[in-house]
Amino acid sequence: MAAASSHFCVDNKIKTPCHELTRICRFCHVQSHSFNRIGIEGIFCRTRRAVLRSNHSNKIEAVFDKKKEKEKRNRDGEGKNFSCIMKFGGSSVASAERMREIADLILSFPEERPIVVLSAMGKTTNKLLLVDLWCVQAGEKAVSCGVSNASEIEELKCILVALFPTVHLEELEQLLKGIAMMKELTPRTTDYLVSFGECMSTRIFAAYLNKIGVKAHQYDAFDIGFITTDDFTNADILEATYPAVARTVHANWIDDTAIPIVTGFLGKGWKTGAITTLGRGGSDLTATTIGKALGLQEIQVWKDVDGVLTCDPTIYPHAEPVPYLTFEEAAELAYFGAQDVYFFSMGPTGSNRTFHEVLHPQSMRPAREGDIPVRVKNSYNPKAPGTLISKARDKSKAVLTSIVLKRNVTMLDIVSTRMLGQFGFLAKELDNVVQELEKVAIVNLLQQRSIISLIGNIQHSSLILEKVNISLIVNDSEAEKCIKALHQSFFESGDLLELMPYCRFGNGSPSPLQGFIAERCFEVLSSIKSTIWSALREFPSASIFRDRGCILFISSLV
Ligand SMILES: Nc1ncnc2c1ncn2[C@@H]1O[C@H](COP(=O)(O)OP(=O)(O)O)[C@@H](O)[C@H]1O
Ligand SMILES: N[C@@H](CC(=O)OP(=O)(O)O)C(=O)O
Repeated sequence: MAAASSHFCVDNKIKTPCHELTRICRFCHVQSHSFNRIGIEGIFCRTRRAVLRSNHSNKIEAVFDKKKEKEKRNRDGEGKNFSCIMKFGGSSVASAERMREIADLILSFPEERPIVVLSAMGKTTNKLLLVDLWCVQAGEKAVSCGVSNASEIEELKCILVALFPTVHLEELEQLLKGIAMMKELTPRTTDYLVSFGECMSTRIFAAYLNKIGVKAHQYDAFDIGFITTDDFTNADILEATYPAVARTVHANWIDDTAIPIVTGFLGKGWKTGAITTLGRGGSDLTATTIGKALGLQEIQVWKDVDGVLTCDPTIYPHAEPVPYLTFEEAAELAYFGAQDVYFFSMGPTGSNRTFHEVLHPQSMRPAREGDIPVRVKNSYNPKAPGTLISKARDKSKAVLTSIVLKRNVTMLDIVSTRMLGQFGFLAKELDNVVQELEKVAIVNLLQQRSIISLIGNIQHSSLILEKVNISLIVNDSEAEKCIKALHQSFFESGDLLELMPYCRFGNGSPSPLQGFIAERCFEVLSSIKSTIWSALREFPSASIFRDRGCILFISSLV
């Protein structure tokens, strides 16, 4: 308690608005033991009140009283509004023990009226899917095992044992028999199959809450208004979802004091009416979609790490939590960090590691559109402050926020050739391309620009050559001026010599030369007040360019 209250005092310094105070305060105290809901409220109230009285002014007291009022309203079932989403990923609800801890965690915020979103327990989705690392899993086994053996599929038994043996899984067994009969697993069936993971975890969790005397109600996302495209295994949420979800909640949930427990990751295809999934890690998107639909105060995504980290901790364990991110940074990080999970789990030819993205690539879009802060927290270490993702952050605190790795990228390189016609053919065609693209993205066609490329091969030693390829997009009208300034800087003033010390390789790691050259380009061109519309490097570190106030080349990620 002492540590938690000092976190509250030190971090807030009464500079933040009232709602901010209550928000940070939420994370100060977390009890790890089971408790009676009403009892723990009493403890919390007394403790917080004492701390606040002794440390702060009447202003805080007022905030606190407001919060108490809200707690009372919620307790009495009069609260008309939900306050936040609490989303827990598979690792957070991997076992019965973890579920108990998550229940305690949720109840340790009695001032909240949350909507809870759950993923499937642990690795359930992988177990239900085609393949997981080297072993063929339930779905694929069913394709070849024969109908009479479908009930004996190990993963089915394993799911039964890992979850509650009492859970009725007849439907899943029937489905596996159906797959065995058809000897085929289509994307549509795959989505139906993996939906069992979320459907089961939410039912189990709601049942557990009810068992311990906390009213909870389970909902399947496809029944509460999640309408998607019919792109099975990777469906997009349609706009109609927002009003549909809001309608369901206002019509049925508001006056029900039960905590809603909603399946993450799932939707309903608008044409087929079949169950769809939102792509791996899609429960984050479920959470932000509900947050936007209801205009909630905050979306919490609880993971197994202390927030968004400076890089993937499975790649480099010394990765540090990033305290603040903007929606754009988080979207970019999610997008560039997104992995093709299936590819990397494809058996003997693939890697024997699974890769995990920290946020679903699309998940920031609803949060940004609804301007709803997203807090990434660690369900294993709730006292850690986590990461707050919001509209703006203090950029003077950190220029670079994180390094992400995207594997298995396919690059589309369009080169105008003589075969396509005379010069200008592609430019004319672009109008049609833009029309098509505008259906799915905001497209800015920037004309009358020039591309300046700095290309080289720098020899560091007799063995190592480093290719340099930096392209800057500037205004046509300023291009000659830019070439002159860059030439003076790189070839006439000895700047390159100055950069050479940075070219030395240490322990075989790559040279940061490209970064230094890019930086110098920006310095030079900003000194002559030229606009750089975009910058490209072979391995783009978009954050550097973005934080220098330049337009990011891929600017329509969210
Ligand atoms: N930059 C990053 N910051 C934090 N975690 C990352 C990052 N890149 C990859 N990861 C991985 O993403 C995982 C996200 O946590 P997890 O609890 O598995 O989320 P969820 O279950 O909600 O999908 C981490 O365990 C970590 O291995
Ligand atoms: N269970 C799904 C959906 C999901 O969001 O999972 P998690 O939150 O554990 O990444 C998956 O594994 O992709």
